[in-house]
Amino acid sequence: MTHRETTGAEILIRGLAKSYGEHQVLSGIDLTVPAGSVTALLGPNGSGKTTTVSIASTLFPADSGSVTIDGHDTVTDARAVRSIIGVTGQYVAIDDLFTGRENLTLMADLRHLGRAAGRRRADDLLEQFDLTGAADRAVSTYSGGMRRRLDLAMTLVSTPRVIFLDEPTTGLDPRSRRVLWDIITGLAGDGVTIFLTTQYLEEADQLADRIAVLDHGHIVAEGTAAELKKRVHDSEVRLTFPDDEAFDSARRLLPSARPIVESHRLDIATDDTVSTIRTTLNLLDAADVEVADVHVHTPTLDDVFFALTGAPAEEPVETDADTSGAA
Ligand SMILES: Nc1ncnc2c1ncn2[C@@H]1O[C@H](COP(=O)(O)OP(=O)(O)OP(=O)(O)O)[C@@H](O)[C@H]1O
Repeated sequence: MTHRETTGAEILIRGLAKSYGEHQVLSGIDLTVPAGSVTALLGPNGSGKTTTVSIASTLFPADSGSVTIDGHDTVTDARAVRSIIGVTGQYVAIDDLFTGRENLTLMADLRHLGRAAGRRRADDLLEQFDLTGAADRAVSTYSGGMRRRLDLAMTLVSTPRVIFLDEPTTGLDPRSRRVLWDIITGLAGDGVTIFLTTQYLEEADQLADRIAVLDHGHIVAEGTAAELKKRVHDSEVRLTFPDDEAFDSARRLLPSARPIVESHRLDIATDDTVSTIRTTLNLLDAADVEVADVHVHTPTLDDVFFALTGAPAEEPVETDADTSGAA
């Protein structure tokens, strides 16, 4: 992959509100996306993610509040903002009847790269995004994963300092998702600011330095994945016992553990799992209490979402069977 160093720009979102008729979609959002960071806006379907990205990328104005990128207001200084951002996720720029290469060179023309430089850039991007084999096929024959990659490549024909990725992998199979994750991680390494929306907890966890959780138009939590996980509970050492007798003895020896009676399990909250396992097993061993299984549970972002919103995050259905093996 060829990488180019970029100076990322900061995004400041202040008091952002937007309604459609009676329906308030955003209720005054504040969010700072540091320059050069990967920040994820995590939320279920309909929580307002696309609305936030659309306003921040100058597509339409908010009812109140503001977004500034590198100090430029997205309404009063939209032209300056557009010159430093790239937006992907809506395939707006892709023409299905053209090949991947033609789409890229058209974009290069649009960006005034010049004929030779434009072709070189297209070749580089096709290679970087593993599309060289499919470069001269009409985009209408591409799989979902290939289209997502081309979409992102189109954004990179110029050198944006901020990239918006609206649900970059929704509907993709796990393999295509991983390919895109690798690409996004590579871009982040180049210094560009990445603001992505996702409904996949795992995706936010994998990619983002910072995560903001959006629920019904409010940011309900913000921080690193580790910070958010800390807000739920400590890790737990979970001990399972083979029968009633062992379970009852263990409960007497470990009165502060949380019993899950139906599965003969005791959960012990701890911030030091190793020493908890050691001392607990020694204690049980000394009392001749048999243990069937020991398991460490670290809080997941799913736990965080549940703790913050009182509801599980909806997991989207896999829809795209990627046929990019032909690429
Ligand atoms: N142009 C519009 N007119 C009316 N309502 C709209 C419009 N655009 C979005 N909405 C509504 O606003 C809410 C938030 O939509 P938005 O697309 O921002 O959510 P999202 O978090 O991106 O969800 P998804 O993951 O489904 O795309 C939804 O209830 C949606 O139906």
